[in-house]
Amino acid sequence: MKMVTELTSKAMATSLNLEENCFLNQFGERAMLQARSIYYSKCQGPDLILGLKPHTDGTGYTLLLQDEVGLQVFNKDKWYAVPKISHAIFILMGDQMEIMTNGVFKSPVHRVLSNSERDRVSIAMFYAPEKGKEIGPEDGLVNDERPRLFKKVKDYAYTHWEYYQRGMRALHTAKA
Ligand SMILES: O=C(O)CCC(=O)C(=O)O
Ligand SMILES: [Fe+2]
Repeated sequence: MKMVTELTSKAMATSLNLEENCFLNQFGERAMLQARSIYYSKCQGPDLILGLKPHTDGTGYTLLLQDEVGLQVFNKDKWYAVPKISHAIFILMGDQMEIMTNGVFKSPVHRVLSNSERDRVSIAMFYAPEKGKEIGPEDGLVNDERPRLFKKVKDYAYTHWEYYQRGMRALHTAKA
């Protein structure tokens, strides 16, 4: 997974015409990678119960393997189903990538529906900057047309978690 995160971070940097190691440097030498396996049992009342409530991730980004559909991403008043592609890793931007890219990459609200027919298992790998490491918008993404949207923050994942438990987003705490 370390190899995958290195490739992903570099690809994201070059796609934005930034120096390829810039995000890797922000994540730091001891970046955190935590895996969580989630079992969603099939459910009698899928219209009444969600598998996972709407939220954003407090990570840099999240790598996701899924064996069934159910995940949905919210964009402009609509929910979009994430397709199941065998053996593909779905990469979901977290709030800290939105901060580091000065809002160019968005951390989407997502949720998981429940399913009356089938169980679902996902493995989420949460990739976040090392503890105590300050992160902020890349200088190359701050200019006259795109003023600085976020300040420097550290240990954002903890702030995010406190808000998450109350059903709230935390990104406003990082606004410049
Ligand atoms: O199970 C999934 O597909 C998504 C999991 C998720 O969004 C999360 O754990 O933050
Ligand atoms: Fe999530």
